[in-house]
Amino acid sequence: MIRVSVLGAGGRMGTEVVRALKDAQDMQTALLLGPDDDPSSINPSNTDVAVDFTSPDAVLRNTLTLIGQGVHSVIGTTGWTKERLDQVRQALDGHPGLSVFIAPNFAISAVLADRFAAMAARYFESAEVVELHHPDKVDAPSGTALGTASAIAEARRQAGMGPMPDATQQPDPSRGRVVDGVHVHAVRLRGLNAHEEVLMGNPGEQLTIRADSFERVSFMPGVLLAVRRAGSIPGLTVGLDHYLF
Ligand SMILES: NC(=O)C1=CN([C@@H]2O[C@H](COP(=O)(O)OP(=O)(O)OC[C@H]3O[C@@H](n4cnc5c(N)ncnc54)[C@H](OP(=O)(O)O)[C@@H]3O)[C@@H](O)[C@H]2O)C=CC1
Ligand SMILES: O=C(O)C1=N[C@H](C(=O)O)C[C@H](O)C1
Repeated sequence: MIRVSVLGAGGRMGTEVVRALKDAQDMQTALLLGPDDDPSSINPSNTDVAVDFTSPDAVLRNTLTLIGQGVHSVIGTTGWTKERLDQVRQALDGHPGLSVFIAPNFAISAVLADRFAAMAARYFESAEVVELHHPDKVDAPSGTALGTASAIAEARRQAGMGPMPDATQQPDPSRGRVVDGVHVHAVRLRGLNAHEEVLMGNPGEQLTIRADSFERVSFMPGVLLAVRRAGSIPGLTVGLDHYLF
């Protein structure tokens, strides 16, 4: 049995993870932590893998603590920057065999949409990303959209493409956040869960790639897969695609 502790166990995702763990034949729930609990209570004597769905403010500290404790992490929490990822890599240096796995999105629809967007990017002059979420989400744009924009930008760079056409004269917030040259727009609307649209255009044609996660159960197969694979790739791994393709 894989002993799994959950940080953020009382939250929207944490609750769903606890439910999924109960249904998984090969896993058992270990510690369930909220914001007032000490993450260093998690250690190899009680936990094989810790799952983090907390908040962008808390996740780096949690992750560094768990590395210090020698416990594998599976992380869905957003808020990662290059600098924060570098801190995790550095901390892992002293812990060979330990793994930290971060996925901006655990839903297969979103992972595939990302992959399709990266494949298509080189064939279109223009590309923009629109992410749409429930209004209780604390960060914007979504971690998924930031990743999609970076993947599109990287594909365009590799294809030797320049900037996208845009005659807007002054930078304006109405054009969204520019991530690596790609405009990203965030919608917050009651009734939504997690959705993303990638719009790509050429003269006379458009491609739309859309992923809709209607319920949080959509993230669970990805979370359980990452828990089962914990430790299989030592060090820091970002993205469920590493386990899927
Ligand atoms: N990768 C993916 O597929 C997905 C990622 N996410 C991401 O997961 C994160 C959580 O989302 P969601 O569940 O909707 O958010 P919620 O606010 O519903 O849940 C977060 C929970 O974590 C608790 N918490 C905050 N700080 C700590 C801490 N230091 N230790 C333990 N618990 C803590 C919060 O408690 P309190 O409310 O009392 O502060 C809350 O119960 C977000 O970053 C979101 O973007 C969401 C969906 C899918
Ligand atoms: O907060 C959410 O709900 C989600 N957060 C993640 C993100 O920011 O990309 C994943 C998914 O979009 C749901």
